[in-house]
Amino acid sequence: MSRLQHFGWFFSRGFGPQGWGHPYFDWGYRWTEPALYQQSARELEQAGLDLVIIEDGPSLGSPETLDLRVREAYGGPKHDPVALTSFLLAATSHLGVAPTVNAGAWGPYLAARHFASLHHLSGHRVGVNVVTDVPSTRHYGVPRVTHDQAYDRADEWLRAVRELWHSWDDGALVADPSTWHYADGSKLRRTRFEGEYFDVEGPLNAIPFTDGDPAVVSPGGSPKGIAFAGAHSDVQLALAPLQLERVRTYRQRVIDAAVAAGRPAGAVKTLFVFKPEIVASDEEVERVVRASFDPTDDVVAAILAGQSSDLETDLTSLPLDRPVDPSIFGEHVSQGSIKGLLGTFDDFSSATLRELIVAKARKGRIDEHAGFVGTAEQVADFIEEFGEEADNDGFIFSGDLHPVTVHRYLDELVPVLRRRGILRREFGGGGIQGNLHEF
Ligand SMILES: Cc1cc2nc3c(=O)[nH]c(=O)nc-3n(C[C@H](O)[C@H](O)[C@H](O)COP(=O)(O)O)c2cc1C
Repeated sequence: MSRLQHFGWFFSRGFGPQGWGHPYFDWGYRWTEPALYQQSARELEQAGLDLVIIEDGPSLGSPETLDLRVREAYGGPKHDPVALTSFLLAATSHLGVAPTVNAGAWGPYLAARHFASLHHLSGHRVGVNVVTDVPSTRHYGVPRVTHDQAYDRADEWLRAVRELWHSWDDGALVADPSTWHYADGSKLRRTRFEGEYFDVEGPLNAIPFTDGDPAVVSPGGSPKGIAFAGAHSDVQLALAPLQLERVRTYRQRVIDAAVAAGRPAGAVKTLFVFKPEIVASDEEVERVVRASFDPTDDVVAAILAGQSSDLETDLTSLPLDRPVDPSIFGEHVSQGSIKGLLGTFDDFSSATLRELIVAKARKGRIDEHAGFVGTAEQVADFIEEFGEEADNDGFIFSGDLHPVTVHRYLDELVPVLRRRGILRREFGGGGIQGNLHEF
């Protein structure tokens, strides 16, 4: 029998109208209300997932390209994931919920207090996905910093937050009704965190935790990002090509970073973003893969709209059968997104825009490691193989937090993973830390 792995869900386009243009809308998709998300969260919990991570992009992006972002709702609007978190926690009993917070956006005291309150309210089930995106911080009235400085700021932020969470010493909370003695003020430490970015005094006006701190999730894959994960995280939300050697290497970098920070090798679970397309039969796998080689105009248009939003550059008005002139990408466009558009092509002169988009539409069989289309058994084989051959900790499924998407991924896969001993059968208690660290 295989060993257990950890699974989570990345609500990858965040708390917004991500179903726009999708048939979900045919039956009243009310994205601003909690019901659909709560139903989905309960299903993730019944499936035995450890946590859901809620993406966030607090900014609508560059002022010149607002229309590209909102026209088809690819880049916004987006509501606050921390507000949604309370509703998801209220609807579940075991699932961890980790909203995304930019360490430049919330002051450490506010964050420590808010997350402490949610952690207590939920039976210790809160996490925080700490991100360092720089452009969006212009909305917060904080100094603009570089990529690496944003990590230094996040590192300070988290150290200040943790100092506040631990500003109540053992025995500080008395809570003895026989004497009406609630707390011992002599055991509350007047902490003072003085760094380059923050100067914060404690103690925190919230009681200490009984089942560990809120879990820290981190997604950055640069050397700074991995060092941050090693020093602070419980989960590294890893984005990497799902090849055995790449997964092994990525995981080892996180382990090395944890050890370098003085933490145990197993302190961080590295969970890889995974978007399989699960279909009913092997014939269906063939059909879906073959159809993807000749995408319909609608598929091409949808990919163009999504790429235009990500790149904050209008690709929809460019001629499809000519190469893209890379000078159209302004300074505001992330190099990562430009590389993403190129995919496996070396440069923009080697392909027309249509070829770039058609390559994005292309799918492959998961059992040949050529893509992610497979039956539930084939997807389970893939998951099992990564556990056995790359010592992988687990995967984070990525998609909308919508019952249709959740069913599509999990209905057939969950029983197969359970039967093979890869997915938990029950929760052991201990909140989000228990979910992540009990095996
Ligand atoms: C899988 C994944 C998820 C991310 N989710 C978010 C997010 O929800 N919000 C955000 O502002 N940035 C998000 N980021 C961006 C990271 O926080 C970070 O800014 C970016 O990856 C650059 O850091 P790096 O160079 O260390 O990778 C995400 C990155 C990855 C790889």
